[in-house]
Amino acid sequence: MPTAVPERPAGLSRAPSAGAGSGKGVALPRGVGRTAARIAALTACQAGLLVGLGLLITGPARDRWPLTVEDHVDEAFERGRTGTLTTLSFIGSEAGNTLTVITLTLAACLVLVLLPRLPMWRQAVFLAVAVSSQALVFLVITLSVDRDRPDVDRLDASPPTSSYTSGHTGAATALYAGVAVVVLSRGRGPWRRAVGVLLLLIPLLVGVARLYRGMHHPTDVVGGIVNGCLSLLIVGRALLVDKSVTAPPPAGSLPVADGTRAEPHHGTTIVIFNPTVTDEATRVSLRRVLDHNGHRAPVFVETTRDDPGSGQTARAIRDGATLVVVCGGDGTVRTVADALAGSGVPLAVVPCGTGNLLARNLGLPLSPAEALEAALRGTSHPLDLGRIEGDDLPATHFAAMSGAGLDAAMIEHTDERAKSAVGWPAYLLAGISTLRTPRMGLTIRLDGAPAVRRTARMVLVANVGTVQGGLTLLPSARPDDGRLDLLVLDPRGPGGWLRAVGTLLRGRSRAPRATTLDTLATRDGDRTGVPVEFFTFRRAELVFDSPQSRELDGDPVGPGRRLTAEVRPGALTVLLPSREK
Ligand SMILES: Nc1ncnc2c1ncn2[C@@H]1O[C@H](COP(=O)(O)OP(=O)(O)OP(=O)(O)O)[C@@H](O)[C@H]1O
Repeated sequence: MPTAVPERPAGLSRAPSAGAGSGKGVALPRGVGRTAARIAALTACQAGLLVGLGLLITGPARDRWPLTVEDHVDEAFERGRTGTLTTLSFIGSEAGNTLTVITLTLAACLVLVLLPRLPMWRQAVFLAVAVSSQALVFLVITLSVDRDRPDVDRLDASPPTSSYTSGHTGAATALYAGVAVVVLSRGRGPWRRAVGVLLLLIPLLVGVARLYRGMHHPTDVVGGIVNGCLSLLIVGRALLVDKSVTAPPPAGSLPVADGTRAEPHHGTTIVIFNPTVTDEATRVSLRRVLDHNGHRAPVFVETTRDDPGSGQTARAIRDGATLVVVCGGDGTVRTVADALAGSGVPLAVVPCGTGNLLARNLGLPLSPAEALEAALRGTSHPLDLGRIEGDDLPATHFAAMSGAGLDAAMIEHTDERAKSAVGWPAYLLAGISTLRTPRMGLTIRLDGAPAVRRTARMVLVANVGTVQGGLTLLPSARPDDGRLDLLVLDPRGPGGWLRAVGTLLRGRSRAPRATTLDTLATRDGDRTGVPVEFFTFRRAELVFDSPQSRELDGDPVGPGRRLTAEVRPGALTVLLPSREK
């Protein structure tokens, strides 16, 4: 079908603007700096978590089980000592000694980089950074937590560091489990599983050796293992898994599936991009993907601070766009989706923002060029949108999640420069400072049911359920089920938080059922002490006792006392990767 859009419509620019990308002077390139900043931010959270656990162990939880029986474990090891076991424990302990770990890490990195058939720079950097980061966290812990060594005869000289955590075990976990990760992910032969398992056993043996030698309590060893594992997870995700944080691919390396050019696309493709999060290199790579897929003359349009997407989209629809591509974060996707709602014009989502929740939930690749390639080679699907309004909040749509309380306060407090520098961990850092957001009282009315009362630290109305790190907050949320979901989070005290985290970590398969209209009445007894509740509905009215921070798809919208959300089934047509690919 010939295009109805003029060659160069008013307000639409064909060439990327000179100012594009300069919206935020502080934005770092999506390369090494951003990856390093992300690792640093998550490592700071790791240190905070482990110090918190240490303070808990040496403070309020000191007289609680299982800490009260820890000494028995050390005493049992002391009673069971023999000459041979002592020699073996010495070898085990030496495997996690600082000098051994430094020497072996250097050797492993040299092997990975120098062996002619191997060169694996990424893996070498992964290993070196993981081992260093766990050492750094260990240092922070030992400076912040003061725990005495076990009261048994100790077989090694006691270093001046705190008993919590076991440095030997942490270092051994980062090194040997790190090498196991490399072997299991990159090794080829039948030996790789056996070698991987043997390597994974070493940190456990180091931990047991430290217990045997009377140097640590069991929780110190567990802390060491957790420290090493978290370093591997953070550094591994940033360097080995999450390719979205690396620099844009060089020309010629774009993911054009079979190298052949697709048939020309008939119609007009409008690319609406947020210049503060979509840099020039990304736009060039997107242009190339579009060209390869037959979209010969895409029109690139910038969002602005005053019009972050809906005006440009409305104009594109009026001008006869046959495909809208949105490049930005959830905020930009939301404003574009709001204008597209009910139009039937298909949307390709290109994640260029910080959270990119919708893209993550739709299973799109997180690299912009790969996401566009997958969408263009995929098929269109009708997805639901949430229509939402409130006091001082005119009716609009959201595509992923909206809410009030803790999560909205976190978004309000997230520093824009931190978002540019470290990506989504910036939300985590802000989240720590908002954990003490006061509990709210609210009235919830779902569909036609009678209103129910709740207290909560946070309420989330969601079209999709998964957030960063693969954590599923709303297990029954589906973007195409014609319903929305509600999460009410109300943990009380450390125990309540632990239960809440436990419930949320259970994931989709073992999560409690969401309350529906039918079960609402039977469940509405005294809900005090229930840390997490799930509801599913078509229309919800939430009225807060006092004004609450509110957010729509990750953008703060100012405090208010009311939110009314309604599902609009199938209102947005989205190009999604084909299943078989
Ligand atoms: N040209 C522009 N100049 C300044 N700000 C802009 C411009 N265009 C859009 N914005 C603003 O940028 C903000 C963030 O946009 P976006 O949602 O695309 O990225 P993000 O916040 O990093 O992503 P996410 O929501 O996924 O974390 C929005 O508040 C929007 O109003």
